[in-house]
Amino acid sequence: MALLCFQSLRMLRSGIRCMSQNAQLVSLTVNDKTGVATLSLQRPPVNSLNLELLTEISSALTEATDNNSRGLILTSTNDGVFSAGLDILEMYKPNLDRVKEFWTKLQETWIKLYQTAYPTVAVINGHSPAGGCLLALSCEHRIMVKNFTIGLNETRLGIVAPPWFIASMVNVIGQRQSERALTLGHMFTTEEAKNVGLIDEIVQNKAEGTTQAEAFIQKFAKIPFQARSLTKTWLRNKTVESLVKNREDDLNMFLQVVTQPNAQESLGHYIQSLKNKATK
Ligand SMILES: CC/C=C\C/C=C\CCC/C=C/CC(=O)SCCNC(=O)CCNC(=O)[C@H](O)C(C)(C)COP(=O)(O)OP(=O)(O)OC[C@H]1O[C@@H](n2cnc3c(N)ncnc32)[C@H](O)[C@@H]1OP(=O)(O)O
Repeated sequence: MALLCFQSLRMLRSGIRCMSQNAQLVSLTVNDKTGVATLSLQRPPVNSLNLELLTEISSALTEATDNNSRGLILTSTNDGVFSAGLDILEMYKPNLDRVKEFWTKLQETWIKLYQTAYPTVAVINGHSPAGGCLLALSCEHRIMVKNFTIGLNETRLGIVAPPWFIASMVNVIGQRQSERALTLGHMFTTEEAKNVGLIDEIVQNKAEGTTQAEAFIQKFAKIPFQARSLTKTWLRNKTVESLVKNREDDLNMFLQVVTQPNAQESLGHYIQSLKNKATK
C-alpha cells in the first residue's frame, strides 16, 4: 500500500497519470504533458493472451480513445517477453462457449488496435511469437530491443495463422517474405526482423525504446489529427473489412481447425515441451 502511494506520488510529479484503475492484467497511463498513453501488458509469467487479458487490452484501447490520447505505446512490464501470443490453454481441450468468446474477443481487439485513430507504436522489449507478433504488426511503428525473437510461428505448432494474421504481416513485409516466414514458422532475431522490415528500429533497452516511440508520435504533432486518422482508416480498411464482414465464418473456421484431433495432439505436445523446458 505504502509502495503504491509512493509510486502514485512519483507518477503524479512526473505528469504521468494512471487510467484504467480497475485493470489488473494491463496498466494504462497517460503523460499529461504529451497526451501519449502507454499500455503495458502485465500478465505473468509471459503475457499469454487469454480471454481476460484480451478483454482488458480492448477496454484500454477504448479508454485511450475516450481520453483523446495523442498516441499509444504498447509494451510489456516483463523485460524478456513482450507477449507469448495466444494462451495455448484457451485452445487445448477447450470449453466451447469460452473458446468462442475468446476468439470473438481476439477479433474485436485486433480490429480496434488495427484501426485506432491515434498513432500506435510497439516497444517490443522481449520475445514476441505468434499472437504477440500480431499485436506488434497491428501498430504503425515497431521498436525492438536487441537479442529477442519475433514472428508468426504457428505452422511449427501444427496450427495455422488465420488470414488476418497473414494480411497483417504481408502489409508490413510483403508477400514473398511473408510466404517464406509463415510457411517455415520462422522466428526472426531482432537483427533479421530489422533487415526484412518487420521492425523499424533496434534499441538497447526499453527506456531507449520508449524515448524513440515518443519521438515517433511527436512527428504527428503538426499533422491535423482527423486528416491523419482518416488516411490510416482508408489505408487499412480493406484488410479490416475482410474480417469485419466474415467474423462468423472466421470463428467457425477457427473452431473447426483447432478442434481437429491432430491440432489438439500438436497443441498437447507443445504445452508439454514448454513445461519440460520450464522445469529444466
Ligand atoms: C480462420 C481461422 C483459421 C485457422 C485457425 C486455426 C488455428 C488457430 C490459430 C491460432 C493462432 C494462434 C497464434 C498463437 O499465438 S499460438 C501461441 C504461440 N506461442 C508460442 O509458441 C510461444 C510459446 N512460448 C515460448 O516460446 C516461451 O514461453 C517464451 C519465449 C515466450 C518465453 O520463454 P521463457 O523462458 O521466459 O518462459 P517459459 O519458461 O517458456 O514459460 C513460462 C511458463 O509460461 C507458459 N507459456 C509459455 N507460452 C505460453 C502460451 N503461449 N500459452 C500458455 N502458456 C504459455 C509455459 O508453459 C510455462 O508454464 P509453466 O511450466 O511455468 O506452468
